[in-house]
Amino acid sequence: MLGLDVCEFGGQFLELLWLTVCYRGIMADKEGTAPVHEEEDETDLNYQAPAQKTLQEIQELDKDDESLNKYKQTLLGTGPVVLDPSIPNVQVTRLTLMCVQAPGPITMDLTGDLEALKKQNFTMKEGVDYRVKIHFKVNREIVSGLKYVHLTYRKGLRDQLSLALVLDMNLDQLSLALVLDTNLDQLSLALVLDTNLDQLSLALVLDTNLDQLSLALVLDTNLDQLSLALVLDTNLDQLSLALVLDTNLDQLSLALVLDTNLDQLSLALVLDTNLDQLSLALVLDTNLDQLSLALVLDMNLDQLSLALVLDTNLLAEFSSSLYLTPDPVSQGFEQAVNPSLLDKAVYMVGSYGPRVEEHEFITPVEEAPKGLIVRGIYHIKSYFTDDDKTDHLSWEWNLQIKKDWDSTESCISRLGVLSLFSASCRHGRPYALSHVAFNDRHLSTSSKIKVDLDNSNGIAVMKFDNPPVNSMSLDFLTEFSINLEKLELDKSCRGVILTSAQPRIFSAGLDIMDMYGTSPEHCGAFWKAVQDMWLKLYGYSKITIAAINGASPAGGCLMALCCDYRIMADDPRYSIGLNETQLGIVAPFWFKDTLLNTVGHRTTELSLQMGIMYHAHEALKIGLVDQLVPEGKVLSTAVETLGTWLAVPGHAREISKSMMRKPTVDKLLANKEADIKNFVSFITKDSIQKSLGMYLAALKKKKA
Ligand SMILES: CCCCC/C=C\C/C=C\CC/C=C/CC(=O)SCCNC(=O)CCNC(=O)[C@H](O)C(C)(C)COP(=O)(O)OP(=O)(O)OC[C@H]1O[C@@H](n2cnc3c(N)ncnc32)[C@H](O)[C@@H]1OP(=O)(O)O
Repeated sequence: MLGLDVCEFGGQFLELLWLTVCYRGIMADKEGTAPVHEEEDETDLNYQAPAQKTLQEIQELDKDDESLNKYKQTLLGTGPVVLDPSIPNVQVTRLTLMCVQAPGPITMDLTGDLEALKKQNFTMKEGVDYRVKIHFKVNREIVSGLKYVHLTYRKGLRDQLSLALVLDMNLDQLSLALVLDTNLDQLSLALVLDTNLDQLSLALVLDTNLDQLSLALVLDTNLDQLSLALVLDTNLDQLSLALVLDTNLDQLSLALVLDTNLDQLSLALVLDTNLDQLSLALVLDTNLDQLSLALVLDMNLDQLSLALVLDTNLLAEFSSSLYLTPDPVSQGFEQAVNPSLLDKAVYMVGSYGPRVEEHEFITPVEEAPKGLIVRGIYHIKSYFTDDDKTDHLSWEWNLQIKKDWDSTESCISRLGVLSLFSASCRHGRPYALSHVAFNDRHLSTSSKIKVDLDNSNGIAVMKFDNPPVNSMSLDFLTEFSINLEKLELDKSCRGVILTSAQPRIFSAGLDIMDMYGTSPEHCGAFWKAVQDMWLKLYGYSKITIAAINGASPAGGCLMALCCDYRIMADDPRYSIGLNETQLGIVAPFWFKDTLLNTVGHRTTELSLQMGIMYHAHEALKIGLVDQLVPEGKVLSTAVETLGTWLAVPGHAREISKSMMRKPTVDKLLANKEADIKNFVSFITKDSIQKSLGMYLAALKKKKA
């Protein structure tokens, strides 16, 4: 592809690696605010950064080497894209929490009011897998050693709440000791009651942590002897206990009600003895957001009454100064000032050159914490920094771990941003079509596309089911892109097969009705959806195979061409090709490039000018498809083939794919808006509308 033989390529690749090492030392711009002083965990190896070079100096190196220059362009961009020095070199634009199971978008806009973000809670369901994606722009100079740092604090968490109450009375003796100790990992309660009005003793020990709940209750009275001991141990999936004890040797009553499930622990204890009156009531209620304790004690041997009510919101925001200090990242701050720093994550983002489009960085998959104790609000401080500790952006936000997601509506309205899918579109270009972004909560219930992911082999089959001819309408395209995005984020999915649920037709291409007689606004939104579908599919990181089980004109052919491999039904009735000129319209440059990259220049020239639809055998001959099989075997062959592709080391295959396709993808990315304008002005022309009308009439006539 680069016109290099293997050795030459290898040599240049090494050279580039060397260059990249040198670039690490290149000065990041100094326009950020105060430098970020993180704790340096890394051992200082006395590393001396190489002499710094500017982007221009690097571009000057071996500038006569055309191949190297092309490669440098891919790595470093073409040069400064923003000259205005008042605009930062690095601009972080948004952070997305990518989670396949999320019902809606979890995106924060970092170009707006960062103060407002501090007050916003982004909800995540406990236990889900997620990744963090950051979009950022590099405007002028190469920036090296970018890092994303993520400090997580338990919001408003008190490390410990301890209460000890000891009461001692010697009017015929009453002693009470209550010890309550709770932190987020543990709740312990010990209650000892002792009265020797002819002896009553009660000991209650309650101990609960995430995995275990233990309760011991010992009751002893020797007014004609009653003893009760209760020990209970449960692993917190649900426990209910009620104990009522009644002895009428001068009256003793005890009622104990204990109820706990994952969300709630309630304990009520009522004790009543009328040996000259002793009453005790203890109510303990904790759902880990809240701990309430009420103790009422009443004695009338010369009168003692005690009431204790304790109510503490374990997760309340106690004081913002606890974690919002003027210099939140000073060395040692986290440990010294805020004992509730839970986690510090540092992600190496890497070195980037300037370019028009945003760069994106995605962290590895993490699992959200799970369980009763960990639910709650976490305060997160994010820093986008680099080797020089330049603070490109720092911001704060809150992540609320809940038992379940917020409802879709609240998710949308609270965040007020488009969709996870728009923000996490591989190439950083948002989809326009928020109106259907949430339709598809479950992959398999999508209305126009059925998705079946086989967890045993990681192969997802996407079946187009949009009768009569699987035309790609605005809704279809949006649904398609969303499904594709979800599968790309789903780590259990390793490859995707595209096929049709409709007989004899893979796809009739773009829905002509979306382009005929519709408003310019609609045409613009439609074309954007076509672009996004193409960007997603052509640049897809996972393996894609088209199982073409029917006719596949124009947009249908384009979709198949975007895949890594094409298997077509060996049936003379089926044909495939970019036939746009037959409709009086013109395939745009990126349709052309996709075909060109597959079948070569001459065949593309013929094919596009003539709008040729190739029968299966011809398609195989020109390399438009890779394999023909009987129709009944198209899908099974695709599954088998995907298996052989999966045997190739994934990262190497993925990088190779990107190396082949990225320049083509970048071309559209750099011209996306212009391409939409071009399309709208072209398609709304009277002459073009007339052609489309005639073509539609011919389709109907053929049918008649
Ligand atoms: C210098 C300036 C450059 C500027 C460039 C800028 C931008 C580029 C500009 C424009 C590019 C636009 C790109 C478009 C790509 C496309 O995909 S256009 C769509 C092309 N598709 C076709 O040509 C396929 C047409 N259909 C068929 O050939 C047949 O229908 C079929 C698929 C082979 C199936 O045949 P079958 O006999 O089974 O079914 P019918 O023909 O009876 O069809 C049933 C029904 O469906 C309707 N229909 C068919 N195809 C489409 C479609 N693509 N869109 C909408 N509707 C479709 C058909 O009309 C029938 O309808 P009914 O009569 O109402 O039942």
